[in-house]
Amino acid sequence: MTVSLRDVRMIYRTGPRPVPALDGVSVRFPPATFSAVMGPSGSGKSTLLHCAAGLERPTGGTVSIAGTTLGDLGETALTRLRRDRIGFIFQAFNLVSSLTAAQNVALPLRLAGRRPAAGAVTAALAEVGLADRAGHRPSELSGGEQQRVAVARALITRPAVIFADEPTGALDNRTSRQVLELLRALVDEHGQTIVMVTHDPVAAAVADRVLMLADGRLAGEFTEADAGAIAARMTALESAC
Ligand SMILES: Nc1ncnc2c1ncn2[C@@H]1O[C@H](COP(=O)(O)OP(=O)(O)OP(=O)(O)O)[C@@H](O)[C@H]1O
Repeated sequence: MTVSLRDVRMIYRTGPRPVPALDGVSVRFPPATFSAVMGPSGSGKSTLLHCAAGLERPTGGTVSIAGTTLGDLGETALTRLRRDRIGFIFQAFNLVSSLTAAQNVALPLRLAGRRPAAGAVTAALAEVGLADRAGHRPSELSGGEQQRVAVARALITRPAVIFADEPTGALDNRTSRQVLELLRALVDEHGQTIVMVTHDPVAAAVADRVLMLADGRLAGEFTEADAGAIAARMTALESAC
């Protein structure tokens, strides 16, 4: 099992009252699957993603990635696991503006003190259809192209899992579709495991399964659903909240 969460709980105690953001979530993300996580605003989607990716430590339960239990790791080992085994894609692309596309893609390896294997960066850029843009800086690329560079950067370490937080949130419909097709191809052709948080039923419909969160709990799961069915379920959940 690539990623597994068992009875994960998260209570934020930063404000005057404790906020239970996750209330006992158990879920597994098998290898070579594409999962979408949806739910009303505040239902715990980002918290789930952050706990699953080792960006935050849950207040209860266990998370494991590729056989390693994150709670057993100290900060240095956890940072290394995130760097080596996990790819991240964010809504705002998060590319370094002063670096070229190729340098951005190579960055996770450079930060790990590793030199990219000859041709690895070009191959990753080719995989996302941007082999001819290696020397361009982010400001010289469209939003969709920047997100594809971010996908190549997420791929360069050949991670066990890619977590994507609203990867199409800042893109128009056509470029969204291109990025989603690219993510789908990574799962189908390369056996990549992807977990994506999204508000968009059209994006969720590209996944193999859709998990619904409500009030920090799993409120349903469906497979092979079309965007219409997903949107209807979201509306029902939102009106129940
Ligand atoms: N760092 C934090 N400190 C305190 N409360 C937090 C923190 N992060 C999230 N929360 C609270 O936890 C709950 C879940 O938040 P989370 O961001 O996971 O929801 P979400 O489903 O991703 O929402 P959205 O769709 O609006 O991004 C919310 O009530 C939120 O206010």
